[in-house]
Amino acid sequence: MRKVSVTVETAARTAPAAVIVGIDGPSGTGKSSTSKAVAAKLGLRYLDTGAQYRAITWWMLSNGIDVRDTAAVAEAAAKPGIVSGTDPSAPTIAVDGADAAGPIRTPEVTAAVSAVSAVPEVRARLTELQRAIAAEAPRGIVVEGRDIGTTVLPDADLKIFLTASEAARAARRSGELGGKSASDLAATQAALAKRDAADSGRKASPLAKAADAVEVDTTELTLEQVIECVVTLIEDKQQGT
Ligand SMILES: Nc1ncnc2c1ncn2[C@@H]1O[C@H](COP(=O)(O)OP(=O)(O)O)[C@@H](O)[C@H]1O
Ligand SMILES: Nc1ccn([C@@H]2O[C@H](COP(=O)(O)OP(=O)(O)O)[C@@H](O)[C@H]2O)c(=O)n1
Repeated sequence: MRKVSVTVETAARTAPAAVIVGIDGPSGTGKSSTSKAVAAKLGLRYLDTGAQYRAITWWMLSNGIDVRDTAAVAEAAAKPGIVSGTDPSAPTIAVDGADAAGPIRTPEVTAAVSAVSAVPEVRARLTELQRAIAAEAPRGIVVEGRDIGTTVLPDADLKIFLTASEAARAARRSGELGGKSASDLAATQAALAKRDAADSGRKASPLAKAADAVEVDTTELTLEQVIECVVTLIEDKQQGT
């Protein structure tokens, strides 16, 4: 009996505290790729908050809601059931029990998501969900988005703000979408700039760097270099250096 209680106390003393990391930045800076890889390396959970905004947007479009009608979007904000799987090697997103990973990446959803994510009722709902998921992560979590450091997790142990030139970001996104011509690249760059402007310009928790975030410009870095940099920043934090 006595031995058991000693073992439990020792485990409680030596178990590392959960680490909460927020990674924000505009589109194409490498948030998703970096966050997933870093979480997998360090045994943390991973949350893609953009996938949740896309999931609500997909539900609105599928249910005939005019995404420019702020009142209609606000009224429907609580209706869809959104469930995020936080394993970094196989993250999932489900809407009302159905896998939504494919449908949330269509150009229609990408074009509509900034309007839906600007509605305060949508943000309030998802912010609450994101905080609950972060609080439940046993060893900690890497949460990526636009307002993690400023609004969702203002007390995160580490905040990173990724940046990259617009040209680099557009080239990465265009490559991902299979764009080959100069006009494909120009169209991707224009869409990306429009979405960033909307996300940065909205009233409700806009895309912004938290005052205490570490900014990493990824323009000239490989993905591996960015991952290494973030892993080092987290390990330094955990060691208190
Ligand atoms: N540092 C980098 N150098 C080159 N390509 C990158 C880099 N970081 C990410 N990428 C690529 O750019 C694309 C967009 O990255 P992603 O992680 O989805 O960005 P975000 O989540 O910020 O929109 C992906 O194809 C990814 O592999
Ligand atoms: N924390 C977040 C995350 C995403 N979003 C919104 O969701 C959209 C899609 O996010 P995403 O991370 O999937 O974007 P990309 O990876 O396509 O750049 C963004 O353009 C924002 O409008 C947000 O408002 N707040």
